[in-house]
Amino acid sequence: MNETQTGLCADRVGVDIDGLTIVDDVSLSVPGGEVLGLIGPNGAGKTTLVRVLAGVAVPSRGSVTVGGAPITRFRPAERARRLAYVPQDTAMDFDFTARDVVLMGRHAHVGRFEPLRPVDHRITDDALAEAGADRLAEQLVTTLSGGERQLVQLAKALAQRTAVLVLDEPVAALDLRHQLHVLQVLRRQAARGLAVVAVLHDLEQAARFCDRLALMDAGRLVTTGPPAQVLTEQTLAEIYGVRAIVDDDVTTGSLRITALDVDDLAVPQHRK
Ligand SMILES: Nc1ncnc2c1ncn2[C@@H]1O[C@H](COP(=O)(O)OP(=O)(O)OP(=O)(O)O)[C@@H](O)[C@H]1O
Repeated sequence: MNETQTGLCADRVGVDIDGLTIVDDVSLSVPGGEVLGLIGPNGAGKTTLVRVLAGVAVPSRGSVTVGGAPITRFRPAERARRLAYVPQDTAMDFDFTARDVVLMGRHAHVGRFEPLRPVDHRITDDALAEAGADRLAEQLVTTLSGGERQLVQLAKALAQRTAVLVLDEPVAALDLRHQLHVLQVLRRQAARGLAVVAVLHDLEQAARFCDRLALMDAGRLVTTGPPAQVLTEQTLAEIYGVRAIVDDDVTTGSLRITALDVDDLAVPQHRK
């Protein structure tokens, strides 16, 4: 494996839980500079896969590499210097301020018993501002709303200054303005050379803000490609069980998806 390569790779990843195969033979590669959107119906296996991609869960089969090196090779602090992960569940039950939490993102860069440096405080301030969470800095995280917690976790991930960002539904709890803001942050990170993987449910947003989409269903990767190739009327019927019209949105220059009806006949047996 070439250790100089950037980005994140999964090679034939499989996850079994209690004898059930939850993720089955998934291979994908996200180079630096790209935002990959991971999409698929509820229960498709997206969270299970991204936990493996982020190195917080161990696959039953296959492997994941970051910058060409196996993720299992890294101790947690070393992994946190290379890859930042924003989980779906952002609940925090300790009495730290938002700023303390974001500062934790810097601990991977300083020795265990060394004090944080001025540069760590500066990067923390920048990350809070970039995530749109600077006004929350001094608030206790136990008192934050769900959307505010999501912004703080994003700020912590940005403060890690990694080459890879993995985010599980990063806009799920956010209002429209903050959704757009965060998706633009992800694009900016990719423009700076990061490899970004984000689980997204809003397919129009996924089409507009991602370079490529990876569509999962029943644990398998159905297809990977440019949004217009993945999000077809046929795919929406076959994988989501939705009758929809897909056309060009002249305003955004991306896809417009008009969901018309639930198409029960199209839903495969395993999801009925
Ligand atoms: N620990 C577990 N034990 C049993 N089943 C599990 C476990 N973890 C996940 N699953 C099952 O695996 C499937 C995939 O779950 P996962 O959370 O990865 O899906 P997802 O695509 O992220 O779904 P969603 O879009 O609803 O968040 C689901 O059917 C879920 O019930």
